[in-house]
Amino acid sequence: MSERTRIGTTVLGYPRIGPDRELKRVLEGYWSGRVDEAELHRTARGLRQDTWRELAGAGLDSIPSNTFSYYDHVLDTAALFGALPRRVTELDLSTTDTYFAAARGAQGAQPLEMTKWFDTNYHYLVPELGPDTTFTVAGSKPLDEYREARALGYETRPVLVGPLTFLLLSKAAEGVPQDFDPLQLLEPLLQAYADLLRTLHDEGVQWVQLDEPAFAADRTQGELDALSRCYEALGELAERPGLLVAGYFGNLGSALGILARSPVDALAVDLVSDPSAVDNLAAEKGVQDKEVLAGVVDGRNIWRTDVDTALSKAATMLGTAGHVSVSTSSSLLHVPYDVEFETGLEDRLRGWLAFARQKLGEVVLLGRALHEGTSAVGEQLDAARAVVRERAAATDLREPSVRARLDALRPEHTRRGSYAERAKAQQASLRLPELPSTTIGSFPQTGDIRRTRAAYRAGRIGSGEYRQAMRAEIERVIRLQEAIGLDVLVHGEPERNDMVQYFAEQLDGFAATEHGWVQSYGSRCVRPPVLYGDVSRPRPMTVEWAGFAQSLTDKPVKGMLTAPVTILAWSFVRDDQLLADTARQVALAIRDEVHDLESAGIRVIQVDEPALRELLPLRSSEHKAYFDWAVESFRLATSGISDATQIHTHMCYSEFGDILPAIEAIDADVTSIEAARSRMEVLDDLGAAGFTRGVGPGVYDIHSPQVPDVDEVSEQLRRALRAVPADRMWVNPDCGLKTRGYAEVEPALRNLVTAARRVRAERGTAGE
Ligand SMILES: Nc1nc2c(c(=O)[nH]1)N[C@@H](CNc1ccc(C(=O)N[C@@H](CCC(=O)N[C@@H](CCC(=O)N[C@@H](CCC(=O)O)C(=O)O)C(=O)O)C(=O)O)cc1)CN2
Ligand code: MET
Ligand SMILES: [Zn+2]
Repeated sequence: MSERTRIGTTVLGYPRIGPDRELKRVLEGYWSGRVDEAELHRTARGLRQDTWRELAGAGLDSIPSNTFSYYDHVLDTAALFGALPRRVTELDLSTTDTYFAAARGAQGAQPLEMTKWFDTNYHYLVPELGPDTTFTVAGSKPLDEYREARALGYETRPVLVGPLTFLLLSKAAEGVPQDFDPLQLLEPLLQAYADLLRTLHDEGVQWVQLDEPAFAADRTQGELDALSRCYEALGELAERPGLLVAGYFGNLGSALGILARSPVDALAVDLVSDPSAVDNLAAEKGVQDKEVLAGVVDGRNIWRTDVDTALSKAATMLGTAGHVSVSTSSSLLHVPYDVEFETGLEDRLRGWLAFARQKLGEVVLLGRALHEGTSAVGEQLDAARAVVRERAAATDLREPSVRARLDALRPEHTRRGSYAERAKAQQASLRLPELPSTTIGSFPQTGDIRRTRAAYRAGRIGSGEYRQAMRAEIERVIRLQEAIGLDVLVHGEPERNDMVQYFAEQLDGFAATEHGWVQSYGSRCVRPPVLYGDVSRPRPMTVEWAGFAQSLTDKPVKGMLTAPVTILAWSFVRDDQLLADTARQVALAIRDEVHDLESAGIRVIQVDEPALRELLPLRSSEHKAYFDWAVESFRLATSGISDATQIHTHMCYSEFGDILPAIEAIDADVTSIEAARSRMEVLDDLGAAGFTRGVGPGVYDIHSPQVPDVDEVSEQLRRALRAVPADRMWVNPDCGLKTRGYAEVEPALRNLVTAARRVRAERGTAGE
């Protein structure tokens, strides 16, 4: 080992939205003009300071900085290296507003595309690069935050997205030559990283962390060679801080050896998602002179760490690495701040959970146990063991009736009649026109609705008044849809805080948190529920609302549910059984609801599965096993009903390429799918994959406040009709409307219906 000081116990990153979502509030205040820029930065500074104080106070040896972000850390990286698109920089806004324009759009300039950060529910902004992109150290955020921390007395370790992950997450800007690959920019990008590293070194920075999670996914030989070139080059720099490269979210494959042999000083490995890294590193000689951060405390789930398992993983590496330190498996960005805020949780369950603050304690404890010996912290280890033992022994988490139902499942429980027969029966029952129009479920969540829900939750209004208010809203939304002329109506989802949390609050086996906010993108957060035991549905969850909506109209009202994979993807799930088994339990609960909706006279039921792509394993070798259980769980939730009951599903967040066969296999009668931004390209892919059922390509992008005009929607429809026959095609927006306002939604839906009628007329089937 070099004489460099060690990193020691640390975490790879920390939540940044604020324990009380302070950043969310100040951002939204700034965007709306209520808050000035100085206050925005003051709040941000306060949050950074609190975080450093917290991390130092917990007793970590090394504290990360530059883990704060005003919106997204990938966008920060693009801004840092001067790689924002010209359409945004040429607006000539302040640095702050240019950054937000890239994130959210401004003056007609489109924002960067947003997509999932690996298999998490966090979304990053996709940098746009081209052959003309140049990189310079245009910003100073890592340096500024380092100085800010030092002024407060904290020596920190700036964290950056690694050069390879940055390029691999970027896309070719529109209009650049077909053969352009962002990796072609590696050499100039490395120059810029080298410049930055030199500056940080001159400032006195001891360690820099470079995150390379992109190598937990399948990579080509060319990409692996680029990884090798990259860290040879950065490692060889004469004037630089210590380099820590962090790979997380799965098995790094041959990238692990490449990094082990490279001249970097330290590696962080994720031993939660990939325990095999312990043995794989042992085979790498290069590790003997490196510090290895053993990521044994889960950065993505919320269960207390099993200290014995964690310690044995870390201890096994003692013989391999120059030095072993304890860390989290990934950044803690994906977990809430503090479980102590959850006073509404049962004490026993709260005791089993560790949020970010509790995880700091676990890292420090394990670090001491590893280096000072277990007897130095014997009492604390015993306490940690007792909690894990208590959870493992809790027999009441298993529900015999659920287990018996699962044991009795047979293949016929996941099968419906043939699609052709179903289509006939459904048409006879629903009598829809060609190109039927519908929406994806939610209508705008107005301030009024949110306040009513909040008042009910806080007990300021009773259930009678609450139900009255929701019914009034449902009636308003039904009348509006009738006036607009939509064919299949929805109740609008006013009673739902979130499409997963709403169901979790009503299912046994789940607990909802009050303050467990996790950043989803920008200022938007979610509160993932905790799935801790066997899942079952004590009583109907949506039937009353759907039945009420249907009672108001002769048009079919579409019932609205969330499918099993999405419920799992957006919850913290139990880690004591296979995800496939948990999915089956959730599927049975949804199945019960589907059956009750059908019995209540609901003839169309949509079961949303937008996260089907999200849980797809990063490694293609694991895809088949995933699809098997994911598809089965959807089919289990949606079968055993009449042929005449029409099942819809909905998927959004693009990149459907990998899941096309699964979209067919789930056997929904109608699939609505995000398509507007890709100009309907997904339809050709679906056709090529042999998709033969109903499809509703989103004809306009709900993520933008722009109202699509009739010509535009008609054109999208005509384009879609080249790929899908008219008798299987539906007309709908891209996604739900809950984040939009009525000022846009009403004209947009009117135009959508007018366009559907126009295209019907062109085809000579206008007769209604
Ligand atoms: N779980 C989940 N994951 C998902 C999605 C999703 O819909 N759900 N969609 C994608 C991501 N898109 C998203 C889109 C919007 C929001 C979003 O708007 N979130 C809201 C919170 C939504 C919520 O749970 N709202 C609750 C609680 C709202 C709240 O903050 N209430 C106040 C008080 C009420 C008030 O006076 O407003 C408080 O608790 O302080 C409700 O409406 O009931 C926000 O950040 O603002 C999140 C993700 C992918 N992942
Ligand atoms: C993220 S997909 C949203 C589907 C849901 N039914 C809605 O309209 O909001
Ligand atoms: Zn959607």
